[in-house]
Formats: sequence, structure tokens, C-alpha cells
Amino acid sequence: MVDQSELAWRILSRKYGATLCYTPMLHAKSFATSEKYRNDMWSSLDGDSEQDRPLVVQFCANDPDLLLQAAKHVVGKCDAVDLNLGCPQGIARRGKYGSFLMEDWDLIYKLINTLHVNLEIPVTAKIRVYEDYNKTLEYAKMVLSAGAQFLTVHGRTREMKGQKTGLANWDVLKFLRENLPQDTVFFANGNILYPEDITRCLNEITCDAVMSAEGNLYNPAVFTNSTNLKDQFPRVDKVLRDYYEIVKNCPGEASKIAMKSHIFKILRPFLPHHIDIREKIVKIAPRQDFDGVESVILEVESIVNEIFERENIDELDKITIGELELWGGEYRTVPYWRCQPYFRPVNGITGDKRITQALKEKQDEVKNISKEEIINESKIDGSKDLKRSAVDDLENSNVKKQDV
Ligand SMILES: Cc1cc2nc3c(=O)[nH]c(=O)nc-3n(C[C@H](O)[C@H](O)[C@H](O)COP(=O)(O)O)c2cc1C
Repeated sequence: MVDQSELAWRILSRKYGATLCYTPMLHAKSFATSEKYRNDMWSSLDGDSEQDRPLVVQFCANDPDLLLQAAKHVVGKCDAVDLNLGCPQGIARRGKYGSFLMEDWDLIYKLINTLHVNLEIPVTAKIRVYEDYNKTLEYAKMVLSAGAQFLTVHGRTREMKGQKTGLANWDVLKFLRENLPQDTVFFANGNILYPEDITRCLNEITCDAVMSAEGNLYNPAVFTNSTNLKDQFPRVDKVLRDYYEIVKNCPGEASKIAMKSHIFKILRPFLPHHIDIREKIVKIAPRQDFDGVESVILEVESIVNEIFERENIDELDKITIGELELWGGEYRTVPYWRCQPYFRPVNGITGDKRITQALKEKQDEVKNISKEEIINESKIDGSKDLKRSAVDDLENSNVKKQDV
């Protein structure tokens, strides 16, 4: 993740359960040609055999030779090099990389194949999907035929970003999984809120691995394989302390640049309850103000420790699991002193509400179409009672996720 999956965050994520990490997307041309960029983005500890492996280094690129030149710099310091074909941002459109290469399959083939033929380590690719399942399948096959040794598929189209993000489509991931050669190593990406979603994804898609981005940023324990809810949603003070001990010992600029942003995300559920701490974080000077960070952490620790000294802490610290939702999982209610996923509001409405609303509208649409059909059919056979009971059945039915 750009500015977010740098060395310190990867070390922390592994500590909390991640088994494979990706670097942020690096710009191949800059990495190949600018020593300053390389030094800013890559430190002496990145790819360290003890602390930072297994590791995939991800590049965006549109020139095969520059991509190869860039990739050569990280051979011996990572386990694979990934080509990002998923970035949908305006900057990728302007630079002609990421998902904006989806119109130029020849170039994509050359980029991947150049690494496949000339690099000592494997090349992999991360793609988005098209609306058309078969076109996506052909696309994935082309990427594999170029030499990608595993494929990560983000189940959203290029247009699904910002307000139009919506739910990732696991059906298309399943379709790809079923129709690509059996030995394809297939990673699924999208819709991971909780550790259980990873198991659900592995089972539904029968993929080899699941990638999570945003879920991991707000809760690095999203990858834990513990079934204990307290491990799944660790205390913000503990995560913050662990992160701080890591980041202050990390060389290079990238880890320091990302520090404030990570602190905000770890503390996201906590800060609305402690606005004074939010203000203190805002005032921390970027990159080097470790004293400022230490004082914020001490304050957070003191507040959370005080909560845990309360007599009714067992009652207060309960994590509850809600009803099965239309999207196939359940929301958890997690105390604000524990890391948890964030539902970003757009125009005052959170993402989960937008998605639920969209699913409900779709469900109603399905119901109305079916109602009309039944009414029309009953007009033909003239059986009013049959019509009424069939409509009632529909009203009472639970529409399953795959129906909407
Ligand atoms: C802050 C942020 C930075 C990201 N940077 C990258 C990146 O560098 N490379 C990439 O392939 N995807 C990047 N993504 C996209 C994610 O890898 C992922 O495809 C997308 O967020 C959907 O997965 P999620 O639902 O787990 O977040 C980024 C996402 C976020 C939120």
C-alpha cells in the first residue's frame, strides 16, 4: 500500500499474523534511475532475511527495460517482484500504468515476460476485473502466459473507486478460480473486514491466499489465526506500543513518513472519545518527533489501563457478533479501545450502510420483479389464494447473498 505498507508496518503485521507482505507500489522508472528515490523508499533493513521476509516488492511500470532495471535492484532482498495492474487513480491514468494498461495487453505481456525471462526471482501480478467475466478470464490467462507465477485478483472493476467502490465481487473470483488451470496460484483481494472473512474467502473461492489492505491498516491483527476475539481485536494501546518500538528502530525515510498516518488509523475508534489526544497527534511534527509520539502513547496507555482497572471490565470489554448480513458475514461490535475496521463515510453515510442499502434495493428489485411475475401468472390461472400466499412467501423469504 502506497505510503502504508512500508518496513515498520510489515514487521508489525507479521507480528500480528500476516504471512506474506508486499511493499508499497514503487515507481519502476524512478527506482531504476534515481538513487535518491531508491534511498527514500528502500532501506538497509528492507527485505532483511530475519525481519522482512517473505516479501514481494511491487512496481508500477510501462517500460519493460526500466522495470527490469528496477527489479534487479531488489534481487536477493525479496521473494518475488509484482507488477501492479490494479491502480485506478488519476495519477496512474496520467502516468499510464496500473489499471490503465488494461487496454494494452501487448505491453502487459512484455512487462511481465521481460521479468520472467531475465530475472532470477519470480514475477507476479495484481489485476482488477472487467465487467465481462469471460474477458477477465482471457486477461488472467494472458497474464499467466506471460510468466506471472501467481496472480492476485482484486474483485473490483477499474471504475469501482471512491464513492463507487462498492462490494468486491467474489463471484468473478470464483469463476476465475474454477476456469483457470488448476495449478494456478491464486490470491483473492477485497471485502475483508474481520479474520473470519479470510476463512470465508479461502473456503468460498478455494484460493491459495487472501490479501487485505484497508482491513490490515485499521487492525493489523486481521490476519491472525487465533479464534479468540481479544486476539482478533487487540487493544489500541498494545498495538501502538508495538508499532512505536518497531518504527523507531527502522532505518530509512519511508517508515517515518507513514508514522502519523498509522497512529491515526490504529487509534481511529479511540479518538472520537478522546479529542484532546487527536489534537496532540495533529501537532506531532512529521517524521522525527518521537518525543511527541511517546507522550501520546503514554497517555493512551494510561487511559486504557484505567479502563481495565474498572470492576465491570469483563462486561465493558465484551465483543459481540451480530446477525448474518446480506453481504455474507456478520458485523462485530467492538469496544473503542480495541482495533477494528473502519467504515469510511461519504456524504455522511458509511460504506457499510451504502453497501447494505444497495443490496436491499437489489433485493427489493428482485422481489418486485418476482411479485409482478406471480401476479401476471395468477391472472392467467385465476387463483387469488395461490397468488397471495406466493407473495407472502416472497415477503418473508431471506434472500441469500448469491441471489442479490
Ligand atoms: C492506502 C492504500 C494504499 C494502497 N496502495 C496500493 C498499492 O500500492 N498497490 C496495490 O496493488 N494496491 C494498493 N491499494 C489497493 C489494495 O491493495 C486493495 O486492492 C484494495 O484496497 C482492496 O482491498 P481491501 O478491501 O482489502 O482494502 C491500496 C489501498 C489502500 C487503502
